[in-house]
Amino acid sequence: MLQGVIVKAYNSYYYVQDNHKTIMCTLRGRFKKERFSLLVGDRVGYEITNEDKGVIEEILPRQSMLIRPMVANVDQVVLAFAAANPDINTVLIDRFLVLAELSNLEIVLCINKMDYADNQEVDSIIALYRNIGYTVLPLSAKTGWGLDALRDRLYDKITAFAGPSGVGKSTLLNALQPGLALATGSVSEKIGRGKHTTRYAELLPFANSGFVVDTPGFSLAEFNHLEEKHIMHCFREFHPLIEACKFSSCIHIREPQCAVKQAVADGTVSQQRYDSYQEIVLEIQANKKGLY
Ligand SMILES: Nc1nc2c(ncn2[C@@H]2O[C@H](COP(=O)(O)OP(=O)(O)OP(=O)(O)O)[C@@H](O)[C@H]2O)c(=O)[nH]1
Ligand SMILES: [Zn+2]
Repeated sequence: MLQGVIVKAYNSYYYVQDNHKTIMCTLRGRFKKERFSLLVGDRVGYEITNEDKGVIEEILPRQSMLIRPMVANVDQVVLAFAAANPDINTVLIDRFLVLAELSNLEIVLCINKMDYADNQEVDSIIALYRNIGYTVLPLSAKTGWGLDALRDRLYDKITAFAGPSGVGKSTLLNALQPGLALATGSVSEKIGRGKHTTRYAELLPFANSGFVVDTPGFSLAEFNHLEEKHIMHCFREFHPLIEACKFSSCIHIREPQCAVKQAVADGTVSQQRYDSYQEIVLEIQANKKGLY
């Protein structure tokens, strides 16, 4: 049996990418009866029926699942920000990081527009996230500086791309592979977002190996469904401290003898990171009380 990856689902057809060709496939009836929801990113076994159509006969086990958008087998999330224009903002970085951490995937932080950056603030922000343990790739889509490191990270992986508007995601994808950004549509799409357009996630074949997926649903208004007690786990540097708080229910805001707040006072946890944490938790609490 042949094997491939579903790159697009449309009108009950599944487009299966196998090496450099895409085969339009239908799904064997028994899967429909099981109500198995096949996702973009799923690896499948298929047979060719006639000239260029196929039938999916087997669905291989899923390694991971991204919820928004629904994509199977994503390996990593690339979060893109800009060193300037729009100004770099740790609160925004942390909000995206929380959403990415919830997905349990590898995370790569890209700081684009480094050709602008001639200030220590950007350097200290890069150092801050590297110290926490994140992979941070400073680069410039415009000059090409630092792009090879990102290209290497994308090789042979399924990568979800996310980041605020205007940081240069389209420019970056275009610099990596001309034409890719156009295909992503909503990454650069200034219209349609928020309108009643139905968009399905689609995997875009990247260079010789790997796929990129746009994440239009990866939005910052998405903390509402979260519990405040989950947020601390999205701040990696809190992990070794959580056990040391006096109260096991400590959420590190108002409780006494809190190891996280102590670490902030000692300077081992960054005040900026703690401020982001507090902002998100307070927002969730206010939301529960109907204040938002
Ligand atoms: N100086 C500089 N400008 C850049 C760089 N990358 C992108 N830009 C510029 O930043 C602006 C925004 O770039 P886009 O690629 O449209 O940004 P985006 O993240 O796709 O934005 P949305 O479509 O709103 O999500 C454009 O004017 C780009 O020319 C860079 O590395 N350096
Ligand atoms: Zn605490």
